[in-house]
Amino acid sequence: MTEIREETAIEARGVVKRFGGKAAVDHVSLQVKRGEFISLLGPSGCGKTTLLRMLGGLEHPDQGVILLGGQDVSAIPAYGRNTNMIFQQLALFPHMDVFNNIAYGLKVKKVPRAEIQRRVAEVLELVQLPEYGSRAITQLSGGQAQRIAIARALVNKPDVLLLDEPLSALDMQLRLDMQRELKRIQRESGGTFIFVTHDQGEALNMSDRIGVMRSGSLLQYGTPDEIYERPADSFVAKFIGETNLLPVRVLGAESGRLHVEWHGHRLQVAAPQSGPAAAAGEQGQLSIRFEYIRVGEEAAELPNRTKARVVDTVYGGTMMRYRLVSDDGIELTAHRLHQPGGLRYGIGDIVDIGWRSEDAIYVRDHDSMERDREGRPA
Ligand SMILES: Nc1ncnc2c1ncn2[C@@H]1O[C@H](COP(=O)(O)OP(=O)(O)OP(=O)(O)O)[C@@H](O)[C@H]1O
Repeated sequence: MTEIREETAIEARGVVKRFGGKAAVDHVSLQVKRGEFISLLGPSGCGKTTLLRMLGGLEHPDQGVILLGGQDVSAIPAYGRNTNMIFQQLALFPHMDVFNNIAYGLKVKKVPRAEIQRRVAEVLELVQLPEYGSRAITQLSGGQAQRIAIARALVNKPDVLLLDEPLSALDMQLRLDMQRELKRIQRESGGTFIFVTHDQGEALNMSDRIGVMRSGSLLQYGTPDEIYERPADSFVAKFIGETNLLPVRVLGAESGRLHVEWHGHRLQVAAPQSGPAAAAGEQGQLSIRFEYIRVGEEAAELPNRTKARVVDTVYGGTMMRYRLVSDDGIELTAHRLHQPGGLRYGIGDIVDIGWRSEDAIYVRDHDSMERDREGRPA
């Protein structure tokens, strides 16, 4: 027990926040370990900013607790916690130079002058702008301003740095550079970062763990691989990456595998990793990632295969996207790596398609789970 506490930087336990009677965050629990990079990911309005603001003390939970380093800080406002927040609007002081922007918080805390000099120099080094102390804020590029905002937050040595979509105003190339940069800074500083985003690519690129949210609930909290390969339900499967979802009925389970029925075919598939075991008769979805659908010769030996007609093709440089309609009239999409001189199919071609049993995952239907949850007494 003690060991977990020591390792945990911040934790939300059964946290609820309501606005006008509606839960923006609905019984969310999550633990973030020291030195982890976490993303909160979900569509607009799912409650990720509200959760972040509660972790930072800008909002207070109606129910549940926030623990910082094992201490209950639920009632302590932002200025009383050793957390720092960076927003999309960086809110740097335009009338001060870079040094004074970064030093501001330390001066307020009456940190000795020599220590301020040392700590500001240290963080400027960390964000790779060591010569920029005397630069005016108005003379920084977008990426440099981002780094200065990060330096200003890190100079306070926060236990946790909370970042609310700080990269979303940047153009694509700069955004990708800053993703790498942010990850490097986090690694080198050993800090605990919690990053809010609605961009799945951003979350997958940077995070040790991702919390996927929808309608105030935390649907899944796990490593990028877990979330991608073992999604908790059909919403997570669709929100992260691209996948084919096929409605199926569970027939039964056998040594960690499920048997499901799909259009009269009996298929063996991977069972969900968490939650209660899928019961016979349950209706759910089969998730098969676009890149797991094999086409042509590579499908010939597979146990799960059928004939399909190519109805559309998209050339994507390294990858071909095929839209296919099976003999049963089911629409599927396949992504295949495209090699120069490799075989390519065209519209109207009839091909074998198939997938390995372990690549088809049974996921619970998100909407019916939601209905069950709503029907349950609070
Ligand atoms: N201060 C507030 N007063 C009333 N409703 C609020 C307030 N803050 C948030 N909400 C509502 O709570 C829900 C969750 O909002 P939140 O900002 O946490 O979502 P989000 O996932 O961060 O969305 P976005 O990506 O658009 O910023 C939304 O329905 C929002 O309208």
